[in-house]
Amino acid sequence: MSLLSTLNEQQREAVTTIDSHVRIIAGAGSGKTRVITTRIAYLLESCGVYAHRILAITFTNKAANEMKERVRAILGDASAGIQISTIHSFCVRLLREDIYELAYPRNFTIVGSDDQKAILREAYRELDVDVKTYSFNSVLGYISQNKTHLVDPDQAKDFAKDWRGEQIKAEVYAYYQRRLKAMYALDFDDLLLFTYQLLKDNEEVRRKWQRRFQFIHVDEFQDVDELQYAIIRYLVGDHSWLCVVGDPDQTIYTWRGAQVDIIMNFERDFPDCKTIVLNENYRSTPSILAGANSLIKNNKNRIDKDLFTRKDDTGKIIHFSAIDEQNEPVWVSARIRALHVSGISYRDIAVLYRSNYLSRSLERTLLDAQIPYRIYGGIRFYDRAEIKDSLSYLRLLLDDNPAQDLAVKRVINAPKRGIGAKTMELIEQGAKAHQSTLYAFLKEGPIARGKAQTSIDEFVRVIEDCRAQREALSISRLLEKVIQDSGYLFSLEQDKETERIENIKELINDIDLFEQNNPEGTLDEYLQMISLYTDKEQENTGEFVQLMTVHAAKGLEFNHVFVYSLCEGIFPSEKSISEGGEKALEEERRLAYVAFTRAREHLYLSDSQGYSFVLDRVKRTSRFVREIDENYLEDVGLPPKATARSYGYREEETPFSSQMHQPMPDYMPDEASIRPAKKRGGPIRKGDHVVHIAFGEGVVINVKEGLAQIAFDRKYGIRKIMADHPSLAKK
Ligand SMILES: Nc1ncnc2c1ncn2[C@@H]1O[C@H](COP(=O)(O)OP(=O)(O)OP(=O)(O)O)[C@@H](O)[C@H]1O
Ligand SMILES: [Mg+2]
Repeated sequence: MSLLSTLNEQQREAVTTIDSHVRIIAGAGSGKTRVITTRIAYLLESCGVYAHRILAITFTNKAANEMKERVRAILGDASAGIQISTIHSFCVRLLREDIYELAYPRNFTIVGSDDQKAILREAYRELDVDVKTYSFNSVLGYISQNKTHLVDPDQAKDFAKDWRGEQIKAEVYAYYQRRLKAMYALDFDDLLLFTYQLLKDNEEVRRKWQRRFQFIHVDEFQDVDELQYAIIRYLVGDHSWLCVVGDPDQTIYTWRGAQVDIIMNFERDFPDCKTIVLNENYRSTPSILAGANSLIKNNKNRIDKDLFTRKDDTGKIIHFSAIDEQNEPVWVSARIRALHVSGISYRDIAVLYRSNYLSRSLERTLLDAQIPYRIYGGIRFYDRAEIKDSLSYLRLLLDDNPAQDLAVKRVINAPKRGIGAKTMELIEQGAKAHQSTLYAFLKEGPIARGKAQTSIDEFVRVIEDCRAQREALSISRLLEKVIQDSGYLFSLEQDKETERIENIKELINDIDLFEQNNPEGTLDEYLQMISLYTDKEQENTGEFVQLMTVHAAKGLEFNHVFVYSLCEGIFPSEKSISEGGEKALEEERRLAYVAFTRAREHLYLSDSQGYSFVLDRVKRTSRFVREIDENYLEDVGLPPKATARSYGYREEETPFSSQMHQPMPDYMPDEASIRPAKKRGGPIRKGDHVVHIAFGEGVVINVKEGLAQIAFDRKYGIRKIMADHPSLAKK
């Protein structure tokens, strides 16, 4: 049968074993997910199993969608009715059917993190709890911990004993739970918890669901936690079979409770299970596979696997170490552009990074180079709330102008100052009546009463104070001052919003770079430049490079993968290094292994040297790059001693000319294809319109001795660039 003929022997065994439980333990790219999709098709087509009796659970919505697509590609419409979802979506479905058994209505509400915080705000007021001592995020973490360990508020109170702090948190937990119940609302943890309780305590419901599914599949099983596993176990009845697949080397969620022991000890709970090992990798070239393998071998706490591939080699893993932070994204963009020019679709290219804030520098360069991109599972840097808030504060430091109204609206109550919708209405009406801008009206005199007015006065005082310092302070220091004095930063710190704080640090870093590059640059100019990035709508061509964190890339694959910012302290993270233990570092290494093994044809690793504002020290290449066997790794940006020519500008023209020590990196696979300047209408001449990968569009002022003087957008000014440099093309 054709369905099975494309599989290897072990895969075929896994697909056709339908009379026992199955566990597949195998490395990345060995076809585990493919086994699940083929098995589903096989059950339907060859075994006459009804679609609605098949369940498959995957880790993310994206993975679930891909699995659905793959099954649909094989089966067409016959695949409708198969349950393929994340565990949370599955629980919602189950609860919508049966939650009334727990005395909840079927149309219960699901609350997200904003709602959760609103409830906490209420609880703190009611119970007189100080948010400075008990940040929302830490208490939400506490509640979640309790829930996933099946500890209810009463038990939490018992555990708290005489510890005052614990008692308070337990009280908040009890209040929170009461509020949710009163609204018939469930948070994300409750979805799992309620499902678990229902299946555990209600035999009828349990039997019903056990009867419903004959075949249950779980992908990425190495990352399930105790509660999820308990739910899965309850779903398996006397007449149903469970098939789990996973790779212990890809466990990346232990910080959220994932238990790799569950897959390792699976046969304890399912003694008659058949274990199948897959050892052929179909995804990656030999260099990528061997390189990733040499990395993961550095983990002591693991079982070695033996994977082989029959794919042709397409060259070594490429590593580029940029001499500074600005050059790293330029290199990545140049590579992407070169790949695209040589005929590769943007869709086949992904850039992965350790943390969300890292996308900033990359996004800027991609926009400049006019390379379309999408951020998957996240928000574009300049669209993030904390970045918009910070920029709004900065905007308020300019002289009064009507465009500031939006900024006022955005930050007048961020952080919360007790200026609610009512006061805001007063302000807006008043300003309208006086034909004044909102801020000018605020400045003029009392508007509201009591606390609201005090807050307004304080807000105006902070803005005025910062405005007065505009000449004395640099832009980045101004931003630091305004977000500190206004209490904005403090509120983020209170809420332990580490990711948001990281993003703001990255914004400050961005401004620092702007000021280094434009010593005469003003605040106004900076904001104008940024508005180019915030307003730039991307063309919706359907063709775009995919940007995402490594966590979001789990289970996916791309022909060309860039892993960005592989610096010590970033990847591996500072926390994993400073905590010292092997455990945290091994998890980071598994994460790097996941990142590297997403690549099918080419893997590019990059990092940058120089001082890092975020880390507050000089950077070094990640150990994860150094751990790759040299036989499979090629360093293309050799520090030290080279020239700025690598990027096409002359040394004295660059802001960091003294540090520009890089040789011409080998970033163009096919020389001919990436010299469109020559291909299209001969060499560059005076008056030509050109595009540079980093500086965007410009006009050639003159060309002398092979060096073109080009006027770019105001933010980059006039630059000298080698006229035949590949980073430059005629328009
Ligand atoms: N027998 C096969 N013949 C051809 N291609 C295969 C075969 N098995 C798997 N593949 C292909 O190899 C790639 C990797 O497969 P798959 O995504 O199922 O691996 P995986 O083990 O789930 O990887 P990961 O651990 O990253 O989730 C896919 O493109 C898949 O279609
Ligand atoms: Mg998979």
